[in-house]
Amino acid sequence: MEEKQGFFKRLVSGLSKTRDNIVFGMDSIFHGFTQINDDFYEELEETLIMGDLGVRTTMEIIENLKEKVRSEHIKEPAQCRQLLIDSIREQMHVGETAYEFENRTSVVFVIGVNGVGKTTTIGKLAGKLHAQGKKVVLAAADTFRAAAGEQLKEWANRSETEMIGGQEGADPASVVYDAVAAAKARKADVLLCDTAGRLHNKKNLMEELKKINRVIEREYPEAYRETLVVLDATTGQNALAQAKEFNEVAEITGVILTKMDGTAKGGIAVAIQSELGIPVKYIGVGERIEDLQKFDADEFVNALFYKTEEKEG
Ligand SMILES: Nc1nc2c(ncn2[C@@H]2O[C@H](COP(=O)(O)OP(=O)(O)OP(=O)(O)O)[C@@H](O)[C@H]2O)c(=O)[nH]1
Repeated sequence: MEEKQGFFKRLVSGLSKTRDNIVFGMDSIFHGFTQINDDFYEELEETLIMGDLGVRTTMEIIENLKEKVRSEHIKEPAQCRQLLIDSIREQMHVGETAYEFENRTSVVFVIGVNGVGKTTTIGKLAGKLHAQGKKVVLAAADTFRAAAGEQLKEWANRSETEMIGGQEGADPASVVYDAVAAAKARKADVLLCDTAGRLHNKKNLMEELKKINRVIEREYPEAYRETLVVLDATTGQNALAQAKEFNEVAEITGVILTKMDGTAKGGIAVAIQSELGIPVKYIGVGERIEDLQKFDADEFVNALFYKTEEKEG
């Protein structure tokens, strides 16, 4: 519980720019209008789009709000605040988010383009699992960039996990093959694979992932599978576009949104869950190991809309 409260506080302070962007704008609309009319809806719409909730999600939220206003005979703009919050919550609904891989022998693919914070995130995840007493093996299968392997090695040392790598340009599937052998030999709980993220050549990326998949299916069929895509929240709509593209080449089971601290674009979490129906499983709220946190949509909405008083605390 204490940890949860600590997390909530960090989430609240990390989201301050997102809140300034979305909530303060919204509240000035709720208080600035004396009646609910087209202008009122248009301004709300604009605020949500500016807050990176995405056009489609925003339209659905506004439609949903209009319906509630009609059916509940709402007359006061201020009464719409709660209805809007409820609509955002509903849009984010993706069912219960599972973290099965934490409890089973599993292989976790982590995908993401360069610069989004992929290596740091894998390091943090390895550290978290290690702290839970899990044996983790890292596969540096993003062999496209030599520095990525070195950087991952540093994180492996820091999180006291073992890393299996290859030469720059080595076949990622062969790195994964070696890593599977190591994971089996060490009776590892989780094999975390840093996989490629070159979206500009989707066909190659797809082939590469297929090849890696075949290795795992053949060599490690008993392992539970998870594919997480890492996205940089500060890139807003671009992150959403990346998620869509990755979803076309791989079966994405979750999203990790990095750099949620200090971005005004945190609304992207709503757009991702709403448009893709894929859960955001973790968010990065800083550069330290403990700054990778499980994401909870309800807490996220609460942190945005309710707990402003904790910001000062
Ligand atoms: N503030 C903040 N910075 C982060 C977060 N996650 C990663 N970073 C920083 O983002 C920068 C890029 O991270 P890397 O892990 O090198 O990302 P990357 O370039 O995707 O890694 P490669 O895919 O190997 O190229 C680093 O300076 C990280 O410390 C986060 O949640 N918050």
